[in-house]
Amino acid sequence: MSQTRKPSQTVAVLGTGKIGEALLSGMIRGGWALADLLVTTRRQERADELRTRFGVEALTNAEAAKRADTLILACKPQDMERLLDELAPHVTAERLVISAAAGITTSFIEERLTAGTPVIRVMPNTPVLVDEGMSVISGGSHATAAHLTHAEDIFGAVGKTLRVPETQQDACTALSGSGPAYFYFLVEAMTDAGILLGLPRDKAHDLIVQAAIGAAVMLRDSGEHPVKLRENVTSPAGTTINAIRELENHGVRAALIAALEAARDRSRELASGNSV
Ligand SMILES: NC(=O)C1=CN([C@@H]2O[C@H](COP(=O)(O)OP(=O)(O)OC[C@H]3O[C@@H](n4cnc5c(N)ncnc54)[C@H](O)[C@@H]3O)[C@@H](O)[C@H]2O)C=CC1
Ligand SMILES: O=C(O)[C@@H]1CCC=N1
Repeated sequence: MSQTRKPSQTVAVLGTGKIGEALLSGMIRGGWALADLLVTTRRQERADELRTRFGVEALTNAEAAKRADTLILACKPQDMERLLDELAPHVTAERLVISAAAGITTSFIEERLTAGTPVIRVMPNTPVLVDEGMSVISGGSHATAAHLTHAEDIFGAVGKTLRVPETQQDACTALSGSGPAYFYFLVEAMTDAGILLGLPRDKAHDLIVQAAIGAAVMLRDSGEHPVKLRENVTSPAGTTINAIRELENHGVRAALIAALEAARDRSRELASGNSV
């Protein structure tokens, strides 16, 4: 995690908002030299903020495209067409273009850049901020094994990576890119339940967060199936089964399946330019 990369591997984050900044901070923690990192922003105040916070150089999209070997596109899908229009005259096929935008396909990007430009699609998630991210990676038509390895090197600095065929990216976006939001939503709802049961909010929050952390570590480290782990909590004629019955009565499992299907469908829509 601590080696400094060669200066020839300059990486620019274009559209440095929440996910771009999370990735940038992780790369700095992972030992990337500041001299090898560039950012672009739409607003001058944001550029100043990033310069002050990270000591990183902020410049225009055109300048970044001319200087960086790898361009990470981290703007919203709805802004991608405009960003690609700005970049197109300056991006040669020697560059590697990595898009982190939901829904946007590698072919959408390839069609708008110099023929033969290697493009990789990545779906990270916000736990990259704490080096526990999951970044799902797919190569476009001109991406080589070396390009994919380079993308894994970048995103591997902030968590795990997984290669999938691009046809699975919309599903991975629903599960993994959006995934942290579902857990935050559950924590919020369960904390409200704690209030209903008479606990102070801060105690309810701490109890639920620690239950989430403990459950997550057991899921990752125990090697047990989630059903087995849940059965271990569920004593005969005990408390947990009463809660589980209510979850089933309220269709929580079906709601989750429908929710993730809706997220997958929205990812597909974004690819077709439906921005509203
Ligand atoms: N927030 C998340 O959890 C995740 C987001 N993503 C993807 O990352 C992308 C960004 O999402 P967020 O960081 O949440 O959004 P954001 O709105 O925080 O960041 C996007 C940034 O791009 C800038 N921008 C737009 N057009 C630009 C241009 N032409 N030149 C320079 N900067 C430009 C905006 O000013 C903004 O700061 C989206 O495509 C999203 O699908 C992917 C995985 C997870
Ligand atoms: O909500 C979104 O569109 C982005 C993509 C995955 C997570 N956040």
